[in-house]
Amino acid sequence: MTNFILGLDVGTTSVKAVLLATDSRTVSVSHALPTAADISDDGGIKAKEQDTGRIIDAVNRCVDELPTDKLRRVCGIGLSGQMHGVLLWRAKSGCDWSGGDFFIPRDTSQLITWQDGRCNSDFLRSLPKPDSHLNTATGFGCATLFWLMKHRPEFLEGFTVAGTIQDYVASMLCGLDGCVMTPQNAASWGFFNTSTNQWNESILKAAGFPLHLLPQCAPSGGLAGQTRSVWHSIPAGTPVGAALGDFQCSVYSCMSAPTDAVLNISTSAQLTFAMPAGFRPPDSPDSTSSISYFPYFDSSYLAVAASLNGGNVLATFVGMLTSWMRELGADLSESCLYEKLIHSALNQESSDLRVIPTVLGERHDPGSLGQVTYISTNNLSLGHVTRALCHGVLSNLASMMPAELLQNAGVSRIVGSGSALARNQVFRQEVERAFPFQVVYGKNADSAVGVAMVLSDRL
Ligand SMILES: Nc1ncnc2c1ncn2[C@@H]1O[C@H](COP(=O)(O)OP(=O)(O)O)[C@@H](O)[C@H]1O
Ligand SMILES: O=C(CO)[C@@H](O)[C@H](O)[C@H](O)[C@H](O)COP(=O)(O)O
Repeated sequence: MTNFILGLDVGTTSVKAVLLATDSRTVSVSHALPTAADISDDGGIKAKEQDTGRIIDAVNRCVDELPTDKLRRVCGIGLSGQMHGVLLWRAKSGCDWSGGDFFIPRDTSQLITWQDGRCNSDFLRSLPKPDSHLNTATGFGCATLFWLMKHRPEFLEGFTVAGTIQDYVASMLCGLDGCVMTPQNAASWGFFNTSTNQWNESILKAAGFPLHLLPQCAPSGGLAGQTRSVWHSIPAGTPVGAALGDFQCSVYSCMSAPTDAVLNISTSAQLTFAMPAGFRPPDSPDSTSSISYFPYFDSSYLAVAASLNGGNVLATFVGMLTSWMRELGADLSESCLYEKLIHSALNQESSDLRVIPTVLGERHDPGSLGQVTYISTNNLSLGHVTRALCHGVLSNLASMMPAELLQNAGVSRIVGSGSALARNQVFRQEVERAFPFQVVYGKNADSAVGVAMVLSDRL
């Protein structure tokens, strides 16, 4: 009888679940659901938060869609998700299992995501210098916790544990009192040294940081524990992997040679290649560089241009059109809008309209927001604007990691992953134009598949 690994990715826009057959290492069944969890920022602090209840509700519904007979034969659970963000909860009462074979959040905060903009440059400059090769940016867990410590200390007092949303799911599944975090997610919080795999405890302590909120470190590819009870028909006692970063898992799902670069476009976008074995990052960060080195597995690193502006650029455009149409008294569903926009841009091969799509800025240049130039009376159709938006997303990525740099690193092929790329042919066309490499699109290339593969390879 075939057994399965459940791979679950808790993304910024959607939750994805796959069952990977352990004998063939192939995807048997998969399902995805939007979380629709964004909370609007009423406080004017550039907050970007998501509703934890809605995210977990999407997780529950998504796993419930998978066939029960296969869920009963799950022998491992792998979790990945959006990095950098922070969720707080109370040990022992962070969730409620009383409704059946699933949990819902109880004493938790909302998720403060990687898109959060409350830590401005002045605030970031006021933080101690980390002992890490990675710079600390707004939306990074430790920066957010510093901000809460300074501006809302009473809020922090209500919680005893912190982690990313995927760490929270792992902790609740295993009934842990604390939080277990891999270097992949810890590095994304800042103030973590990836050579020693330790938090910058003395630096943080000297700055009055709430050290008790720092998760325990577990190796990437290691276990967080075992399920404390039956979960959506998955037996109690099933091993649960310590949660991984969605970016690393998308790479794991589709990088098959050292000469492959991987381009993932989901809410955000990342272009990456593997550094040679033995590579060690510099001791201190270069805050102006668009390339950073993120830990992968077994002391290896990925060089990555991690853009804050990926599929969310198009999602922002769709959101803007939806609200304009509502004001104008018209109504069209989001999926219908995507379809029409993509169709119109496919009929508009190129555009002289120029869109710099960095509506969220970039970590190496937070002040550079979006721009539209070369506007004329002839390039204002939906086709022109959508084509220019998609072109802009890829041009921005290519400026962060130029083709020449990829060539010098020995890259000969780009593998595409992520559902924004899979669902948008205009993005795919623009990838092929932006880079002088063969571009292939990974079948089942995404983080949920990747995290299931990691567990299948390491269990
Ligand atoms: N109906 C659609 N057609 C094409 N692209 C879509 C559609 N709906 C969403 N998208 C794109 O997918 C992106 C979200 O991708 P997803 O993989 O769900 O993100 P994440 O992994 O970050 O949760 C959106 O930002 C948008 O660009
Ligand atoms: O910034 C990085 C890595 O540094 C991001 O690539 C990382 O993957 C984060 O998880 C994303 O920003 C969120 O991922 P997604 O929801 O866009 O897939």
